Amino acid sequence: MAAQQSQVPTDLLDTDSAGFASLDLNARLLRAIAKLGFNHPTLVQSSAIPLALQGKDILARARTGSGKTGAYCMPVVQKILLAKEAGRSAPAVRALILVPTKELAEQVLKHVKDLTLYAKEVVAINLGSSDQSTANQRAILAEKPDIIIATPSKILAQLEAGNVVLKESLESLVIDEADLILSYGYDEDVRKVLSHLPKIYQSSLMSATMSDDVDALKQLVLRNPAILKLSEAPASAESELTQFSINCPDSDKFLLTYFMLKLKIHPFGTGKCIIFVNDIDKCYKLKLFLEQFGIKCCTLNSGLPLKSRYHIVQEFNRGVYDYVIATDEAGVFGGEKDSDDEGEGEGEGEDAGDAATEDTKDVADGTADISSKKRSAPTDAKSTNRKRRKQQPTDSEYGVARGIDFHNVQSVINFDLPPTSRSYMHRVGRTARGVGNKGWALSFVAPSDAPEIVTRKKGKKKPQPTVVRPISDEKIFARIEKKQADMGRTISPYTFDMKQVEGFRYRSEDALRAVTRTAVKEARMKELKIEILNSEKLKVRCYRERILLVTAQ
Ligand SMILES: Nc1ncnc2c1ncn2[C@@H]1O[C@H](COP(=O)(O)OP(=O)(O)OP(=O)(O)O)[C@@H](O)[C@H]1O
Repeated sequence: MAAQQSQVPTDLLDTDSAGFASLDLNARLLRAIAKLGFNHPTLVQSSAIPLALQGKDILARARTGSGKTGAYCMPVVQKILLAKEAGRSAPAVRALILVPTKELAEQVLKHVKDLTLYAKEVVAINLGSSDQSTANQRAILAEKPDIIIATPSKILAQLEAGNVVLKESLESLVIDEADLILSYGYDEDVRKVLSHLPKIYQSSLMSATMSDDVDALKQLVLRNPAILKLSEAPASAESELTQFSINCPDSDKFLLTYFMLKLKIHPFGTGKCIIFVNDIDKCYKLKLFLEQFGIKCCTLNSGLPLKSRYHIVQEFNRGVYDYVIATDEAGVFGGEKDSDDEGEGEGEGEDAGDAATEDTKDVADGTADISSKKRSAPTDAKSTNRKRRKQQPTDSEYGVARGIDFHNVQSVINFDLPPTSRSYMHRVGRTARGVGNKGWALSFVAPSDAPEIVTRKKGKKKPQPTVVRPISDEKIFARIEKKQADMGRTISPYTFDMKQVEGFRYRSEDALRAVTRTAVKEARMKELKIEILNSEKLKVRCYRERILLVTAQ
């Protein structure tokens, strides 16, 4: 694998350290780290790895994107490698890594595989992998892999079925995204899993925030831990991340998003962007709306089959899509806790394919045929499908905002404001992840969201989007005129006649047109007028008759 571009913010790299070589890591592990293109450990890595290698329990809080995965995977791999080199090589499960979502499990497995590139004798498996049937998993577990990566419910099912025994062999337990694992409803599962573990083992908890949940886990699993509080996540994020918000009614969000992306209003729409919505229907509604106007985007949500979800993240990272519309947590959609992989076959794919239309067909192999079948189906069948999509089981182990390493995301748009500030932090943590890379987040704040924002503003440690205060039209126009005069030139406004917009060729069926018309109607806009000029700040105002954008360059 070619060395990858480092994705970690420079301020989090420990450039003062003598590099990974000073961490006393195995030569083959060091080679793999170099192959990954990691020259310096991050702060969490240079702090946690030596302590872990001394056998200490660890509680590490470090901001999203700070390299926590490597911080716990490297010592786990090192310990197993040393045991094997010393001849303690009887097959046994030595490490268990618990994560809140299947997506994260896949990502952690990939990282372990990268780290063991030159140490193939270290075997790791992801219990949540979509490739494995239950029978397959039993066979794989019988081989006693060195490292198991799983959500709590997945490993618990196997422990209770007697397909794996950890009582004798387990040496290391890691709980990643510890602040989220309990909020996924894994409380009971984690407790039960712990009852299957030996009396003595080394534990690490990794988290982006310190919450009551982390504290509860700390009491449960850590013994006299080294506590690493590396940075206040929001404070650190602020240095790389610029946050905006727009006050606007719900009905204006579609058009605002369209104009941001269509006109490539820097920084939104000029690079890769994740647009978060709060429910699956909105996910497709927005996708279809944007597609009316030729904006290509893909969707990611808990109703899609697991394989498609992996694939979409990969395609996004490879640059096939610039925009992904994502929902971020299963709980929001009323998904029952644990939908097992059995639920991810054709049935789910069918609806996903139906709603996702053409480009999801490309990314979700299993859904392609059905997708095209659906497109030719009569219109009244579509409403039935929509109903079915609403009813379909969602995957409670799904997570997009949580730990997934999307590459080079320039901006995040909160089309819907997330329900909690923690969720907000994880969403905006998908950007500003690259070395020296800046990131931008924009949140649409509907009147019904206002109290949430007020709460967020009061809490000192929580992220504080800049709230654009409503000002009168006259004042805005006066500012624009002044700005234009200051700049010594007039910038011609973009004017969109709504008739012209409605005249766009609709590529798809009547139902899709209806979606667009409804949004346009709801937005009560007959004529849209967009004016753009340079400014220090991004300001957006929505008017009954027009939208005015004053944008940063
Ligand atoms: N030492 C390093 N040097 C350069 N890049 C690194 C280093 N360690 C990790 N990275 C890269 O930084 C990115 C973020 O790392 P990682 O996903 O481990 O962060 P995280 O702290 O677990 O984030 P989150 O809380 O969102 O899960 C990844 O692309 C990873 O490959």
